[in-house]
Amino acid sequence: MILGLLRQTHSLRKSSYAKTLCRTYHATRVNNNLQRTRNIGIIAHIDAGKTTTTERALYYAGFTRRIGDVDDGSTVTDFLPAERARGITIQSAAITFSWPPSSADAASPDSSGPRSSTPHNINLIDTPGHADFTFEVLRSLRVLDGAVCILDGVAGVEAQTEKVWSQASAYAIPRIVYVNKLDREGAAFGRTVKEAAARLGAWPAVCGIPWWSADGKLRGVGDVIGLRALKYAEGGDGKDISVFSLQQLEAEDGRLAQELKEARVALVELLSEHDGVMVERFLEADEDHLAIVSDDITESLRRCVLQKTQHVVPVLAGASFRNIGVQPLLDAVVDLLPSPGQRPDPEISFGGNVQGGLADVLAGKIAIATSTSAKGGKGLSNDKASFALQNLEACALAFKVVADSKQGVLVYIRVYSGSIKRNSVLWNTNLQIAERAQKLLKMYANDSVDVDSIPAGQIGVIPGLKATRTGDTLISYAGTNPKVGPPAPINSLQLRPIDVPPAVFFVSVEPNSLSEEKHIKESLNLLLREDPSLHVTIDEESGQTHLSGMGELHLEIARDRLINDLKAKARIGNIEIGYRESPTAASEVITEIFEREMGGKSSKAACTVVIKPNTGEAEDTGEVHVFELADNNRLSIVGPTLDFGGFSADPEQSSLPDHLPIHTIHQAMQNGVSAALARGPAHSYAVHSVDITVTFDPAKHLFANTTPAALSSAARLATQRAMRDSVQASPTVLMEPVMLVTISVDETSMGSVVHDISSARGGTVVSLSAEDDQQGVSDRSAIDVSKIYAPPDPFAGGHATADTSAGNSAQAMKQIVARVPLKEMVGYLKHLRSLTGGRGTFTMVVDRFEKMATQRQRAVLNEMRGDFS
Ligand SMILES: Nc1nc2c(ncn2[C@@H]2O[C@H](COP(=O)(O)OP(=O)(O)OP(=O)(O)O)[C@@H](O)[C@H]2O)c(=O)[nH]1
Repeated sequence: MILGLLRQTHSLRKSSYAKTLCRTYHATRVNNNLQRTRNIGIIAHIDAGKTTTTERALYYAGFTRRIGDVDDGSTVTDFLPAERARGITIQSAAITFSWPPSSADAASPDSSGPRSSTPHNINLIDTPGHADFTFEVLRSLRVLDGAVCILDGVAGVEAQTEKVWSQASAYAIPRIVYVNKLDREGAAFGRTVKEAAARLGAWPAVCGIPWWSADGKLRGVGDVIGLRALKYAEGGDGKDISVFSLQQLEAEDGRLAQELKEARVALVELLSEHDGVMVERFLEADEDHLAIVSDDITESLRRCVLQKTQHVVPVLAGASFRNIGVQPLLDAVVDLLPSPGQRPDPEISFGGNVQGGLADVLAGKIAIATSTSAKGGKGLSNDKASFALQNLEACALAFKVVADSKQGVLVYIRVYSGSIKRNSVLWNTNLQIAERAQKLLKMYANDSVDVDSIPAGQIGVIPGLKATRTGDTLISYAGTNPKVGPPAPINSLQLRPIDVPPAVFFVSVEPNSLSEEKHIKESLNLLLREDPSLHVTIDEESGQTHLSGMGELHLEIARDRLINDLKAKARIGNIEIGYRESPTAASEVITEIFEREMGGKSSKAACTVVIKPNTGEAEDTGEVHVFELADNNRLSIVGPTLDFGGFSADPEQSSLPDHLPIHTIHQAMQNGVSAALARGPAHSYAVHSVDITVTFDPAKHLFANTTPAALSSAARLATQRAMRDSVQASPTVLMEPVMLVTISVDETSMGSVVHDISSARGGTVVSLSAEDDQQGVSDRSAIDVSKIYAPPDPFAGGHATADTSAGNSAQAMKQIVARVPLKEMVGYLKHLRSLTGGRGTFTMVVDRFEKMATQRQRAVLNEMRGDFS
């Protein structure tokens, strides 16, 4: 395959019409065949070489004509440190290219041989590298069918890699590992392989090994599957490759030939333990590990990679910067990672009710009718619901919204069923609105191409949508009236949403002048569409705007986007911790009647509210509808004269008016209550752990001019008054974010780090890695590092080499998991570095909010007052 490829790329380079050829290919020969599609992402720690590798991939695929500017340093240094940390050096959320490149001499689609002998459509989806962007990582992992994890051959497995790896495990995403930077001094492939096994909890199947010259220069890679070696012309662009068969290699470099044989034996042994077919092939080959044909090995590896729980991870070697090893990596993507059709059915829900797989629901295997009233008017019966499903033409997920300076707002979608067609009306089931897809695009390296449709399994872009946000589900439904949308419950079909983690930092945003207000509001709106893990709250009384997010860097980037990219003229306050406040007493029952001119018309609505501390007990029976809100708040909506479907319990009484069905009323109440909870009564922090009961009695609270907006306002004002009432009876208590922190240190620094965490920072150590029973890494204990094959590291230098017993370095790095208040973690990296001689790294996620002891609360409040004085 590499040889075929060499011919192709060579001819592309020589051809004067190479560019024309590429463009023609873009427009006409894009392969929509599901089997020949790979939706993949690159998981990597910052600086592991994601951009460098991607640039080579695009170059070898024929989509760019020169290797990206990393060569002269400009791509990397062009970006601000904060942007680099975000991993946005690939400027697009997804780019498409073909591998191997399409050309006249590519093998025909039905030829036998590895998949990589036929052009495949690769959609490379951006995954950010920094831990602050957990939500971003999850949103992209969700649409990946497979991933390449790039490790730095000198630094080995880093803390963030480990974290994203375990998130990818949670989504059951098949992965391959690429050990990069093997040209660097101190590079240790074997050590990295063992470290990957120990820390990522998978059996490494070494498929590529570095080929070093006697003086330690990386010359190429050994192909363990094909039993050959690829030698790259020194200083070349990576297209000039000499291929040595095992026999030729014996003469060229006997040591590598020997190593290749050992690696092959180890690979066959490992595969035999996980794949019954490999055992058969081994027996057929008279138990000769070297005699098994390479295609059989590739197929066996593929089966292992696609197992429900992936135990075996193929490992390749290279140095992208030196243009070594990228083509075999791309071959592995095609040969070993799944097509969209080989992934599990995506989970969906209807109005949060029915859960199951999309394909199962479409095939009628799962009933979808929601509860209907005795009158049967608002929902659909089972029969009608399955009939209605037949009109469902397509279902897609908006996985990323990007404001592009040239093309405006681009919504990246992944289509899960049917086909999204140009000009179709799309119903956004999260926002309950319709938007028209006037244009559809496919994104290529530096180009976008108009297309007529985006079929299931594919990634594409809809430009010009006005409201759709990252994470929304879009459906196309035959004959949809854009005003009312498809019938219930199909109008609420949602692909499983990602839980948005709580925001723990915030900044104030203040327009420089009144005339800037509108632009700032629009810019903030756009930021929220792009990233649903950002939140904006506006205090009705003071008019103060707060932007909150998941980490300091997260907010720094948002601030950067706002001021520099979106040109908002605003003062942004310092980054502060988002504490919460929690009521400690129940309120009186508060009735609020709201009446005001809204949009030129008078509108009126009312409700009663009572709040109490959330004790965790709730009933969801009869006419009480319970909604779990953010921050452990719970809303119960009671309609004393209504049945569960919102119809009058008394046949003499009229039902709700058509423009105010029960779910509209509930949504309005939720909006109003949530707005009130965004600012607590005592310290203006968001409210945590409160139980709110809203009573809505149509006889008393509904008027001829009641609108959803008026209902929201009534609920908001009533909740605010109830909270003030509660705080008068007993003060609120402050709650602080407590983080689950995972720290990687070497053994010698372990004692001082543990001491610092538990005494100076008030943290509690949950586990030390020796126990091997931490969350999400339970697999680790299953890997016996001493049984892992890894080639020796003759040029590793330093303290550990892989040919010493059982992955010393992997065991030398220890993990400490601890719960620590966020306040104590601000600026921790610098401190950790000084405690560990620069080697320590850490990641953290919010574990929970905890009530603060009186003294600590007082200290925080005093500090805040000091800040503000
Ligand atoms: N020596 C050597 N350096 C490399 C190699 N691959 C990448 N680099 C260098 O490592 C640095 C980071 O590479 P990038 O490709 O920008 O890494 P990245 O993972 O995309 O980084 P972010 O986009 O900032 O997350 C750059 O200075 C590259 O030149 C390699 O194979 N060998």
